[in-house]
Amino acid sequence: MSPSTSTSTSTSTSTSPALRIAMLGLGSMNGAILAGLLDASVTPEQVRATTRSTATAAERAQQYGVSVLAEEDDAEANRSVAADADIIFLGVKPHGIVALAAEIAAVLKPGAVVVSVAAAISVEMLEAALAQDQPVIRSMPNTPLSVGLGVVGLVPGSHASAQDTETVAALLRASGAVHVIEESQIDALTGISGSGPAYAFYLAEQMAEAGVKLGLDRELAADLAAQTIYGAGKMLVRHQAAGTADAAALRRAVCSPNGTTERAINAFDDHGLPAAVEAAVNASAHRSAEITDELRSAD
Ligand SMILES: NC(=O)C1=CN([C@@H]2O[C@H](COP(=O)(O)OP(=O)(O)OC[C@H]3O[C@@H](n4cnc5c(N)ncnc54)[C@H](OP(=O)(O)O)[C@@H]3O)[C@@H](O)[C@H]2O)C=CC1
Ligand SMILES: O=C(O)[C@@H]1CCC=N1
Repeated sequence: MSPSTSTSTSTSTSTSPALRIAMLGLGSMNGAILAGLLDASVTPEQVRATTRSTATAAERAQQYGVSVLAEEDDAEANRSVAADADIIFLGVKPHGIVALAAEIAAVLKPGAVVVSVAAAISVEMLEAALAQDQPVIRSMPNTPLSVGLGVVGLVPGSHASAQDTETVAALLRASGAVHVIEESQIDALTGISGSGPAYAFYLAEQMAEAGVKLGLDRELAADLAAQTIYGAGKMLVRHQAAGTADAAALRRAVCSPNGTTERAINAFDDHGLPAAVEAAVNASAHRSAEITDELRSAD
């Protein structure tokens, strides 16, 4: 880590103002991370970003108020943005991550920390593409980081110091929960929290659609579904953190004996919801492992 980041790593407010942050690729995920950082303690002046296309670069610069270069305009865009950064978030699709790491390898400051947000790209693959001893952290974030309610798993690579990991964790903690995990856990984490926001959105879609079929107008049904999922999530996090209730206890508290909710939960069980959820989480986790294998065998 550069001298500018070495004085304190315990909180985002004390460390982030001096950090220079590169976001290489600024789509859904890096965009969500950036939104969370900007809502917390990071200023637009600390951040430089890249995209592939000129049109997206202009759009993202307008959206986030940060400098965004397009690879389409400038073949050196990724290298020039990465060169003076302390932390570099690699946010392109998995099949482009190793090439992007290799592209910037020679220009990185020796202590700069490379954080990959990509599914399926192992620490080993990242380290092999970069200079020897370059600190690397493999992460699995999720898009609710954009509203300060995300979850991130961090897997420190073999050259990432405890201070490097804490610096990145402190930055991200301002927009969500951060868990430092073993690499063997990351596919399972992907199946729950990386892909998980889509499960909640899908549930909201289906609840609203069912409401429309019962005669509600679409806007009201969508609002009922969204607020219910939001409120239930907030309540669950609060009770779980306090140790006062878990998801099963909160569910039971809504179910009056022989009441409306008991019928609904029975319908979920009759239609195989537990098996469907298990299959979905497994499918996501297994797809992550499968992409790793595909990319390894393509080398
Ligand atoms: N979406 C999600 O919820 C999550 C995604 N991830 C991971 O995040 C990564 C990105 O996914 P996501 O954000 O969804 O993808 P997007 O397609 O939304 O974003 C990809 C971004 O990369 C840019 N890009 C592509 N090639 C280059 C290049 N050579 N140089 C610079 N920028 C480039 C694109 O620019 P342009 O638009 O101009 O093409 C775009 O801004 C993936 O590896 C994925 O596994 C991880 C957790 C959750
Ligand atoms: O769907 C994907 O592959 C990415 C990784 C986790 C969420 N989105």
